[in-house]
Amino acid sequence: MIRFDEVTKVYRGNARPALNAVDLEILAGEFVFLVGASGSGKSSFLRLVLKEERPSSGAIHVLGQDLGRISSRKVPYFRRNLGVVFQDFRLLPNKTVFDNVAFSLQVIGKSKGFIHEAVPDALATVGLDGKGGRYPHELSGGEQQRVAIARAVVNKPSILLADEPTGNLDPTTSDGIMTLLQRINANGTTVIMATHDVGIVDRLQRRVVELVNGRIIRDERGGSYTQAVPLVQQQSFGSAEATR
Ligand SMILES: Nc1ncnc2c1ncn2[C@@H]1O[C@H](COP(=O)(O)OP(=O)(O)OP(=O)(O)O)[C@@H](O)[C@H]1O
Repeated sequence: MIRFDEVTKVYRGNARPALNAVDLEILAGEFVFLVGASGSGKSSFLRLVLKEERPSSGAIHVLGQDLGRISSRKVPYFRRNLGVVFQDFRLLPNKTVFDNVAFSLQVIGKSKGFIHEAVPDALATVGLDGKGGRYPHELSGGEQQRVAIARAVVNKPSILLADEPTGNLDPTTSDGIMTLLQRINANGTTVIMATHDVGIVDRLQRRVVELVNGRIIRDERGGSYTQAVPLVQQQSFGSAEATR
């Protein structure tokens, strides 16, 4: 579903790689937490999956396609398979809830008939039926994130990328968002979520990929935010731990 082979990403003007020789395979239907200190490379990883950035070296395959071989013209078609959710919701303030969700379908040329069936379905999935006529400023933060999730999944993507989706929300509201993301995952969508939320990662016990300075230092199924590692390993990861 997603494969990184020896992927290194070095941004211009930044000598230290944001990702360093990353090898990772994520299978269809998985729920993966990407954890690590600020600047460890989580967002870079997600941007590379979306082909918003190009790797400096290495190869990336997503849904069976080598991203290095997708022409710029075909990138928008490729992205239709992916939904994205951000910490700051990124809703269009002057559009209603319905129109925010509909917009992503309009830009890919879906018919009015399709949109009028799919949008209410997506709003019901996220628990917002009846709120299609509201504007983003008339919603709580949790509700705004639900709109963003409805927008991300309305076209039934195979993969949902979430970059700190609970970062602006209180713990109770975050729990509701996590229940929703787990439901979306249970329905077959692969979910990759970058997060700093220790409580959520510890509670869900899903696959955890931990980055330190652009390198994967842990890939654990059923993992917690931090791993109780043997003392010898703790010493070798000492500098990384200090940055957390
Ligand atoms: N567009 C860019 N140009 C130059 N350097 C960048 C760019 N984007 C990210 N970086 C650098 O790459 C490294 C990894 O950043 P990235 O945003 O991927 O980390 P992160 O783990 O998502 O951090 P956070 O948790 O704060 O969002 C950092 O050193 C950052 O400064």
